[in-house]
Amino acid sequence: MTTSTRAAEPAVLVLEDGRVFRGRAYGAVGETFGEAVFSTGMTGYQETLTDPSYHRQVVVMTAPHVGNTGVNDEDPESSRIWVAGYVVRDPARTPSNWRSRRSLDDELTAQGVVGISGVDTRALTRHLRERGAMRVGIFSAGALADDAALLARVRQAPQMTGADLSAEVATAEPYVVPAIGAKRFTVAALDLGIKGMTPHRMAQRGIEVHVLPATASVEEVYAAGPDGVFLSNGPGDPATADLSVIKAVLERSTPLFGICFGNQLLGRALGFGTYKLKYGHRGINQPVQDRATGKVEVTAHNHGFAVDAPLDAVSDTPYGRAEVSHVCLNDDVVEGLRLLDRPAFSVQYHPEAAAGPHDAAYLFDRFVQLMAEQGAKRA
Ligand SMILES: NC(=O)CC[C@H](N)C(=O)O
Repeated sequence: MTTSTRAAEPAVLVLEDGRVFRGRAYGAVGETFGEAVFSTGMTGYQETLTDPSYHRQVVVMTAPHVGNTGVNDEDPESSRIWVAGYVVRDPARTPSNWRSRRSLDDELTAQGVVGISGVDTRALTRHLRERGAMRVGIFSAGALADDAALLARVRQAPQMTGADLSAEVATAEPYVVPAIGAKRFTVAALDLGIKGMTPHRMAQRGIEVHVLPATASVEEVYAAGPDGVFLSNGPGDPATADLSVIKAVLERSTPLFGICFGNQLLGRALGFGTYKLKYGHRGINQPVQDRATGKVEVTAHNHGFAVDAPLDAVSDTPYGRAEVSHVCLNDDVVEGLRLLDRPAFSVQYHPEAAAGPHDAAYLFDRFVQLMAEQGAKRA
């Protein structure tokens, strides 16, 4: 357990529309830019910080106390913190948990992540809900200048719309996550920003997962003789992604499962559009309905874009009929797609749900079932 004793420097958060919040430096001292988004998760800050889908985003935590359980070595979803910046109201002064190895403040500092604390995160969240996600800068210590000069710099930062980021976060080299217990299937997983829990959830079901770089070719995807192909979550704008591998997988009717960015890419490969939500869904208590069973599940989300597909009609696509399988009950956003004539489906949210809840874990079983059925057909 470590207690942070650094005297916090003054810091300022400047939004692209000119709104300014003042606070104290949290984590590294310096400056950072990104897209301001808020997460409503009350737990799981380590999983949030290390989710590669947050690359280039400054995350505002609506939970008022952050860092209470410190930082452990078990919960990260990848090898580093990916958020571009971190905004909290009231950080823990003395973390306490049996697994804690160091304080969150120290971890953010060690990884060079600039944050700000002492911010009225409720006011900031309400502002982002009213005005939408937008660019932001956090500045501390020597980086402080007059607000107008800082605002000018925020307005020069890159936008999230049009950002092609998968290759910046994905593995450069392929690797294999072995099946736990008897191996039943092989899956080629395209790493567009994959979280560690995802291959683990597949491995638990007897799947050997070949994780491939985002830029893998069709030949590389099929090299391991996969029973199925998986499309991961990931940062950036889905409109920028190359769809040729996904189209080839659909063409061959190889079982396909996509999560989050993967859902958006499947949607685009089918001919649907994607669009930017006003402020997105980020948290671990979003109600989603599975329209096949009518069941409502409480789910983990992190998305700023969504698929534009008709909710109440079956659509004709180049790969046969498709329908919206899941919908968010808060705002009717498309949360899942299913093909009726080929073995492919996807969800916009996170069944691997590293910080929980685990209501949606059945989707990995559906993928297994799809591979079993397809295997039986081919045999
Ligand atoms: N978690 C994800 O895969 C996010 C997908 C995409 N970058 C979005 O913001 O919508």
